[in-house]
Amino acid sequence: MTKKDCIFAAPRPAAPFAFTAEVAGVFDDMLDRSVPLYRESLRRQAQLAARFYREGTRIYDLGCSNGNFGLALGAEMGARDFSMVAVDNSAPMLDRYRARLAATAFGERIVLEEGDARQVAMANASVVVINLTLQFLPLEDRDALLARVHEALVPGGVLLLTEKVVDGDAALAELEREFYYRLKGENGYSQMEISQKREALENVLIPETLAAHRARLERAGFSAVTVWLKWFNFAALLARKAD
Ligand SMILES: C[S@@+](CC[C@H](N)C(=O)[O-])C[C@H]1O[C@@H](n2cnc3c(N)ncnc32)[C@H](O)[C@@H]1O
Ligand SMILES: O=C(O)C(=O)C[C@]1(C(=O)O)C=C[C@@H](O)C=C1
Repeated sequence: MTKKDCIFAAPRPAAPFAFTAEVAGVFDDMLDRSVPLYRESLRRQAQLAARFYREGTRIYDLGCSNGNFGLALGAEMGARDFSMVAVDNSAPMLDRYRARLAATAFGERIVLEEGDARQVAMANASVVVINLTLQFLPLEDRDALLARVHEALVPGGVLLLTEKVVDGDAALAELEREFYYRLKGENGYSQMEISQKREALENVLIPETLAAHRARLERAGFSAVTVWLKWFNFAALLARKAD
């Protein structure tokens, strides 16, 4: 049974949002109610990862949290062998991932690494997943990470990048925010929860425009980029390294 996210339901002292044990304890409910099409996105990313995975290579999941992508991938891969490195700098998240993995038949295929995605060593990758994580890294660190991702990918390998985004047009950005907060309200969050979460995420979650993401992917060396899913201010991209 997933514990309900009530973290911001009562007035609390302003503090930067962090992936603490408290957040890890309600994470699935938080994402199911805060990220549009979260489960659809995970399911299709697992299918895409299975489609592009090459035997003898690795998959990297940067900012893996409690393993929702890893478990979806394991189910999708079935009896197929694979090797994945799942990285996160939140110990409480990895504790949960480890416990969930122990109950699966593919636990040996996923190595959990507690560390900073900006420093993780990567090589011989056919798939790299960065699902709602780049947005939490300082802007000045994002180019270097994506350049290392491109370098680590084998020819034809793919990066699956999902981000909260902001429209370059101020009026459209406002419209997207309006619909996003409408979604949160429909999912049971109060105006207090919505506004306290927004304040906590200020300068912690730094969204960019799709144009900025595309330009960075091009600088990193990716020539083929598609937006395969978009919902107002959330977008999922697939970037493929040339053969
Ligand atoms: C919104 S969650 C990602 C959701 C997750 N990828 C999924 O598919 O459900 C962001 C995650 O990134 C992690 N994170 C943030 N900054 C990080 C960093 N510098 N290095 C590694 N993990 C980081 C957080 O601990 C958190 O688990
Ligand atoms: O932007 C918000 O209000 C969100 O709750 C989004 C978001 C995210 O995109 O990662 C922020 C923090 C949590 O990880 C859950 C969802």
